[in-house]
Amino acid sequence: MSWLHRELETMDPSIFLQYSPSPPNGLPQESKLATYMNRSTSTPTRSLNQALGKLSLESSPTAIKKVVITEFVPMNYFPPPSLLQPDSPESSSPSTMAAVPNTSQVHQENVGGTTYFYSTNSDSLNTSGALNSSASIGPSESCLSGAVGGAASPYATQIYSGTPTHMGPMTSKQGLAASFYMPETIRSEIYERNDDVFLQADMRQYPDLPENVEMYSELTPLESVAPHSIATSYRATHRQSGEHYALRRLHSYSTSITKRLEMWKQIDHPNVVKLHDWFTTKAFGDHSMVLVYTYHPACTTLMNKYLSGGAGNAANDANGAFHDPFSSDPDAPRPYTHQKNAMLRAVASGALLPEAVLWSLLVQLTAALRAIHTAGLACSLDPTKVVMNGCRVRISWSGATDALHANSTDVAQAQQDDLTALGRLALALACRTIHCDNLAASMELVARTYSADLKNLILYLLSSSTARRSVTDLMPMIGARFYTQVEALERRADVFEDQLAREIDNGRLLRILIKLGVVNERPELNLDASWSETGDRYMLKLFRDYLFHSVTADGRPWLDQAHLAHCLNQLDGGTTARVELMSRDEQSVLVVSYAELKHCLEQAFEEVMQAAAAEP
Ligand SMILES: Nc1ncnc2c1ncn2[C@@H]1O[C@H](COP(=O)(O)OP(=O)(O)OP(=O)(O)O)[C@@H](O)[C@H]1O
Repeated sequence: MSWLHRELETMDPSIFLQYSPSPPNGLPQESKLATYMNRSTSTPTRSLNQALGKLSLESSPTAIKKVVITEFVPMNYFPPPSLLQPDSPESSSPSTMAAVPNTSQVHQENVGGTTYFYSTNSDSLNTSGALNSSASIGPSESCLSGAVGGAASPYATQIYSGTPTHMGPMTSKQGLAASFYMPETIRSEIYERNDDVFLQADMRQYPDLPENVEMYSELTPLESVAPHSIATSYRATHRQSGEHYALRRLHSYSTSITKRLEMWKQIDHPNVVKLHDWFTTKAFGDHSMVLVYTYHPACTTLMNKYLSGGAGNAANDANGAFHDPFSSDPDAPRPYTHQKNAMLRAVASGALLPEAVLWSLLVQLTAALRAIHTAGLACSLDPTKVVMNGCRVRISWSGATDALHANSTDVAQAQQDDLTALGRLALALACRTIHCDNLAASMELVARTYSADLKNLILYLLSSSTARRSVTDLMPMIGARFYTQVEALERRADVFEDQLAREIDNGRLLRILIKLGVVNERPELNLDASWSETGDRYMLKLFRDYLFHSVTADGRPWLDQAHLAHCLNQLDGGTTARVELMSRDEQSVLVVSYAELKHCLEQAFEEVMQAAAAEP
């Protein structure tokens, strides 16, 4: 037996006895329901049993403590362009709503002094919906899914599936967090990036910084500016688009030879920071060249994250980097014993990177090198010029070396140097220090800690044989670890996709809440002081009460966010499920479908929008 029938069986039988087949032409005029019911133009033609046969009552919040959350069936709705608000492109107004004739049919009955009003026009909504939709199917037919009684609905591809019934009402924060909100890890990663653009350097330290440089403003240094540096990095905002960019200024320098920069502009790779543009400027008081790159918030260099300070001290900082007693003077000569002891201490303190992390970094870096070398370029790989956010590695300031040494570099040799630099970087990461001058000791550590494949890869990259090495030769050495990387990325993509799907639905609920907020309790519209209290809006007011102001039998607020989300979803979907809306004097109950509520909301919101757009 269906849930509906079980529900009906448990209903007070008197509801059937007191049914009067006559039209509800005697609505109590003092009730604001009358203003809504006056929309009805025809008398009921169907029996109550017929009507109840279609009825799917939601339990009244005043009568229940527990909500049965049902899966709901999407209707055959198509959004009419006229009802889509420009600010809510994903608004899911059913097209049927626009075409629905005002033919509400109302049954009325009195149960224990409370008058129940049933509008029975949802069938006509459905029927016309199906007809209208088939007339307007067009291209969206291709995405039909979620067939209802044989009729597939593209709307089903949009509708939020809601909280599964087996989960029941959720009131604990933990359950809610797991079900509605993003996992903390993803949230904090995204927040960290969002926060990054609000971080401001103390601009009093940079009194000479120009306000505007070409189309860019709000320049914020990304590093402390050394007095004689030849290059400086900034975050800047594009004045027209408002987008953030990373600028690399090459001091007192300009070149007219930009062929390689053009080639760098063509490189669009997930592991290379994209070069967008370059220009020369006198805004800094000299003749500087500025290269414009994509800004990746909350970046840190590989040097800072894993290598700064070397492995001299077992104490890690927040990034997992070591503090080396020699770090205040990076050029201080390190005795052999220091290097070896530092590495051994790193092993002993468990500070060495897991091999999987090393391979992940190497796979990404080789992917970047492959793209760069294939394009006939080289990048002068350096741990201070590789940036990381999350688990993504990118080669930064690509092309800056080419701008500095315009066309003078031998590309073939530079590519060989890149491979050697990759070997040195891999060794440094494996030993957690850039001071790996003692190759034998460093390789001994690698051999002892990591797989033979990693050791062989580093040896290949560092080999000084005359044979020309190529980044494509690294692929067999990486071997099946490549699949591990791909699988990890796919898993990560799945998690993000899942979250994205939820956030899309959160966005829909926000939009519908905004619409309700705009309509409910509006003091007046078009000089009508009772606008929000009458007509369609009165239903919305009762719905708002039902949603947010329900109380338990003993008068306590009744709160269940799963139920709230469920009802808002039903409203957004405009489903045929019905809801009992009780007037504030508790004398009347209006039984209405979400489709009708949605129609009311769209109409009312449209009215407000039109009033807002009207010329004074
Ligand atoms: N595209 C980018 N988006 C955001 N931040 C970046 C980008 N590229 C680099 N960074 C960050 O900018 C900061 C400064 O980088 P930069 O290479 O200028 O540092 P540096 O070690 O001082 O080098 P140099 O002395 O050559 O200027 C680093 O923390 C780096 O993480």
